[in-house]
Amino acid sequence: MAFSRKDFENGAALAEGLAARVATALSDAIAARGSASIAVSGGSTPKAFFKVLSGKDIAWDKVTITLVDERFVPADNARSNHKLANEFLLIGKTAAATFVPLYHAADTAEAAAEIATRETAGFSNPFDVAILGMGNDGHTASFFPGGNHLVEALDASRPRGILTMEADGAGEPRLTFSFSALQDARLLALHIEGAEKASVLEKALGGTDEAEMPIRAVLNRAMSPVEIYWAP
Ligand SMILES: O=C(O)[C@H](O)[C@@H](O)[C@H](O)[C@H](O)COP(=O)(O)O
Repeated sequence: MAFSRKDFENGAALAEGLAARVATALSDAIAARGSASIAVSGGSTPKAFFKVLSGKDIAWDKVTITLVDERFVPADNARSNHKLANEFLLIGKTAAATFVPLYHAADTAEAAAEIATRETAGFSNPFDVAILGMGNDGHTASFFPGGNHLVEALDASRPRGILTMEADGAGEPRLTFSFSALQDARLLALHIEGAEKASVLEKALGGTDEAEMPIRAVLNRAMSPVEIYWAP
């Protein structure tokens, strides 16, 4: 269980700190290997971080951006994480980056997951950066308690890729990178905000049952140290 925690006085300060850390990690990756990759989470928390990151002056044309997970809805749907990225991240300088979506207008979520696995294989082994969020139920990515593919999703020996997930708390069927594809990101960050999520984190750190709180797989088994970013 290797993690560090950085607490900030507010969300704006966290956004500045995390965006600076990510911009440096991406630039270092470009300097070392000529390109960089980042997987970001959706939800409501990342908006301020996305906006600050979009203003960073790095070689975005050498960066590939994708999503940690996605709802099985098209990019014009209010629930879409692609839509969220379009509105808050893929703006300004970051518009020069290559964005690879997870959703595809396939007949089934499973067919879309197969396409997304193929389309992301070339830049996710490992990711340079993966930014995770956490729900109050202890999910991260689309690793939801009770998820129909949760065991497979958390299996570190499973081949990297995208799998589908359905669960009571998930809404639509989800498309999610597997734990095996996320847990060795060169920079693995968990971005959470608010008092309730701080207490959810404490509960997660106090136990080992990953079916109860799937975030525990990341906190307890990730190969990379987890950098936790928190603000009130
Ligand atoms: O598609 C999603 O919703 C996210 O990827 C998910 O894992 C998110 O990070 C948590 O649900 C936290 O969401 P909030 O930031 O809205 O609390």
